[in-house]
Amino acid sequence: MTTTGLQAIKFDKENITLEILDQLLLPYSTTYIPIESINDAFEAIKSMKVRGAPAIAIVGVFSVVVDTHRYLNSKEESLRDKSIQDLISSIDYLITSRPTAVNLSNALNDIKSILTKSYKAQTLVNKSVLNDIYDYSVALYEDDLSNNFKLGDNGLNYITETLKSQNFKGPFSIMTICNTGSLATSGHGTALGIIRTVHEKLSKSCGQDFWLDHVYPLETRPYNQGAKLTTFELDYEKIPFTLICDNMASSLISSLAKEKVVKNLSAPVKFIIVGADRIVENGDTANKIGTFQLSVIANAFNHAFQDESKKIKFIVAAPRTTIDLKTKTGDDIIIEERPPNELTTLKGPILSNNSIGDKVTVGISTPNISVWNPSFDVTPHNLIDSIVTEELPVHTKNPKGEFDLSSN
Ligand SMILES: CSC[C@H]1O[C@H](OP(=O)(O)O)[C@H](O)[C@@H]1O
Repeated sequence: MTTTGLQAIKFDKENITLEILDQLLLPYSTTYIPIESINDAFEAIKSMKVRGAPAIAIVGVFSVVVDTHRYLNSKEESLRDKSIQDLISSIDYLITSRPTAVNLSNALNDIKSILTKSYKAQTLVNKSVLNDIYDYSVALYEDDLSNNFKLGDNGLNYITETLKSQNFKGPFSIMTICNTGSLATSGHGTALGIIRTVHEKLSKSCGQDFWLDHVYPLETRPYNQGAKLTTFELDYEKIPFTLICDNMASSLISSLAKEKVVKNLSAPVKFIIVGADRIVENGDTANKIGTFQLSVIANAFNHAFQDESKKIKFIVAAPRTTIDLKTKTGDDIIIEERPPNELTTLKGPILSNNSIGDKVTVGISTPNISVWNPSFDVTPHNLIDSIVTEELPVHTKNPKGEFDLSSN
């Protein structure tokens, strides 16, 4: 297995080229593939070669840049008759590649606004158009990266304050679901970004009353993203972790809360940290399928725990670009459904004698059965303790149980 670092997106600012790490091949192969057009991006996003709400938005806008650059440098003059309206139609098509994560549509709609405000619909695409979308896209990428580090620090502070207020002492664990690290963003990550920051600044050697001992990522579909991508990142960062299936969460939390030793580990789960694909006005949050059940589990345990220091906080971590104030409640979120074969088959290389062989597809269910395969679910805001973004203060609920997500 080769590793080249955890950079999902490579955009060459000078030559205006774009490559993405093919996440369908991870963790067995780190292969970058070129994205040369909006059509390439559509295919890569829909097939999940790139995934994660911020990452697909960044690839989306950069694909508009490289497509426009390629077109303007085309040798065939006859091809150079693309109007602003044509470009907007291509962008509208790209928006349909994945419907639930709001970052993609927000970013592409921003580009459409730039185009419609500055140019007439019949104007031919020109260098000035390229400059405008280039500037927007580079800023989106750079802001996402710096915001993720702020988000990580804000999560660390929230966790530290929570543990102090609960008078908690000793080692603790964090459970996480979905794909929220460097691979899902421009870098560092959201939920996994908080875990990275906590691992760095709240480990045992830091000498505090409490420290992060262990992380439990869930395996999680589609394509077992937790098993493939989150463990790849945790392993890369040397953060101690143990993979579990999504249906082991209650059992693990219960065992650790009863101070039973699980695989030589006993630090209780104190935080469940998840990412988000769309957080709507009231705080309801669409995220990877399986997130909702974790919030229910945390709530059930919290009702049973008498001791405040045992309570689990359910944290949503996302940049502000994931907040959708135009949608009132989670009932209005469109949930993407994936094809049945993503549930009835598994894809991966043949592993034998420590070598990695050809990629094959294996069946894991009765053929041709009825399948329901939603990619996301919606966690209601009443089951969320806090929403951590790059801004401060961290969003928590008022005494009426309401979030106010308007910008701070
Ligand atoms: C920080 S990424 C947010 C979100 O994106 C992932 O979705 P997908 O892998 O399907 O694109 C996952 O749900 C993450 O929580």
